[in-house]
Amino acid sequence: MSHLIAPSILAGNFAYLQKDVEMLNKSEADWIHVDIMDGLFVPNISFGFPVMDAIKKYASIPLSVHLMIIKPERFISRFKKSGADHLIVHYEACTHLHSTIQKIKSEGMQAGVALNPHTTVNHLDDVITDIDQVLIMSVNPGFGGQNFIKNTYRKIEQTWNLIDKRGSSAVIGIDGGVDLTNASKLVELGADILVAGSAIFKSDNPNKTISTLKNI
Ligand SMILES: O=C(CO)[C@@H](O)[C@H](O)COP(=O)(O)O
Ligand SMILES: [Co+2]
Repeated sequence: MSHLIAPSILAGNFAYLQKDVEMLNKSEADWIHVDIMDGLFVPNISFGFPVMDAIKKYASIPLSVHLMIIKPERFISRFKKSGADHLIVHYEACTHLHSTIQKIKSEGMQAGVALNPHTTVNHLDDVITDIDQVLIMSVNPGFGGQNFIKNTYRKIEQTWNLIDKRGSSAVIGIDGGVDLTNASKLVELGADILVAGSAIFKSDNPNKTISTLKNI
């Protein structure tokens, strides 16, 4: 499959959310990446259900929801209700990761697991055949606009090896500091999904930047 682009709406203009979501609908973006932060798992708070409901109201492409919250199992049904198509939980935030993945799938959503930069890919060995996506964090989660961590490149290879070894159908997403300077290398190494916030929304022409990222 050719790679997918998932713009992170966190970098959008919240005073004109409808406008940004409609721009994404019309662009070559495949999914909208929705960052949920609780101020505990990460040192920042983004937004919650009312804002997600507003995004869903105007979105015509899937919402890929990245939960940076502790004990995400508490809110799985609630995120489904607010329109999540994919739910991505952090390995580091789940005591019972396997059961959380099963719960997400039983709600009819795709299940993803995100790994912080310090977390070794091998930790996913026992769940890799149960999940739809591995989201490799290429920054420490909590904020948009940070610098890309270069160790991510070898993590893509390690993730591919694990997927291959276990015969998993999971795809690989990269999140944080993705821009026009590193996108083609990420895709070459095997990234299936590029999540990008600042590189898209802070550019002069977000629509064109999405197209450039999609067609690299
Ligand atoms: O999850 C996160 C940050 O915690 C990301 O989704 C960022 O929101 C991506 O933004 P840029 O790094 O592309 O600006
Ligand atoms: Co994210």
